[in-house]
Amino acid sequence: MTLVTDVRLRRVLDSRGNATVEADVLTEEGGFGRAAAPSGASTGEYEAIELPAAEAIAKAREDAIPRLVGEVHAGNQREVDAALAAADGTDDFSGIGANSAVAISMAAAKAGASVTGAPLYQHLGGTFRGNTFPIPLGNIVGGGEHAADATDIQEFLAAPVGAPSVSEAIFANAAVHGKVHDILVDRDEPAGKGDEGAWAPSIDDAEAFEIVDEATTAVADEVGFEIRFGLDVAAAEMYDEDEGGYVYSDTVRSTEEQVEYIADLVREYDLKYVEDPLDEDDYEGFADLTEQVGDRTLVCGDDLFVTNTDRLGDGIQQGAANSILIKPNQIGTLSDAFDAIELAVENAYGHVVSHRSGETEDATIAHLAVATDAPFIKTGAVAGERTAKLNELIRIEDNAV
Ligand SMILES: O=C(O)[C@@H](CO)OP(=O)(O)O
Ligand SMILES: [Mg+2]
Repeated sequence: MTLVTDVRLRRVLDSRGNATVEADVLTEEGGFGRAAAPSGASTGEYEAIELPAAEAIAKAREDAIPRLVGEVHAGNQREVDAALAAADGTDDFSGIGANSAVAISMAAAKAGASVTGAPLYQHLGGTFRGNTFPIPLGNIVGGGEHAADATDIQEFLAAPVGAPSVSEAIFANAAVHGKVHDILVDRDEPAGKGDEGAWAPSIDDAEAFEIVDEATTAVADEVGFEIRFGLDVAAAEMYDEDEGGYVYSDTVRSTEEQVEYIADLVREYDLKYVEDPLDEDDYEGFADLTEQVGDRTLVCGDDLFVTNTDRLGDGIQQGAANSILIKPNQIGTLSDAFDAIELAVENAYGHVVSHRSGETEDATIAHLAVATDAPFIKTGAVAGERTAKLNELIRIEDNAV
């Protein structure tokens, strides 16, 4: 019923104005799915390889499409993704590009769902899914690789942990974003926005903590439920061995000092989420921090794990982190992302489904989060390519997909 009859690839724009890969998958019975690959700026060293869009498309046309059309069923995700891996022939998707692979993989899932008529989250997660929703982590203030001349820490993320529904959580995050703007205006701190729509003022991290704390507290009072916040430190981008550790605008912290600094921040601000607080090779530092504060916050590995079961397996063995960021384009296919989620869940690690800093209007990750009962989703607070996912969550909650 879902035999693939055609795969079409094209270059489209992402939110940074770069070219990315969009895929259409067509099947017997009129099935159709369309998806586009996102793209990172603070990419992990161990991620699957993204090729320039034109090259990825050319390679996929030559090597992958002949193995898909008339050969695999879009309704059988493992079959599709195994064909992509076989066509690629490497262990990091450098053959056809992880951008071609993930676009085709996600488009196939949508095509499979369209034939059965099931919403994508139900096609991916089964009929019992759709009653629990992830808490959206909203990027409110940021810098790092996402904005020049702003905070050292890449992302300050609102976490509306007490929200009674996903739509109330999403509106609360937008309200925090608005409140931060008001505070910045009061302080006479002009601010543009970074790649993900977060404010990117020229302030130091200490002032950002103060402002985000004030904004989350004020909005929590207004809406009547608990809103905390968290961080994506993206510490691999700061780490410089030759400089002696983590390079901040005003200081350099050794690994020990970095663990201490983050643990103190978790306690002082009751942070609910800390992503990549240490370098992507430092399992030991992650384990140390998790030991200290893992009972009160999610310590999440993004560049550390890159959605990869081998790296996650190592982390589990060593007690490094207690949760994993899931980005399908870091590993290449939905099947690989599901494998990482299953390994995490089996080992009581949380999973946080995530966008990339370069995005499109594709909303697949909203469905992936609901399909897998993800406790959190990180997909921004404002900006069209972010609201594409947030509004899709609202529609899923409203049974309108
Ligand atoms: O570090 C991250 O978690 C992501 C998304 O926020 O950024 P990028 O896509 O640039 O890797
Ligand atoms: Mg990250």
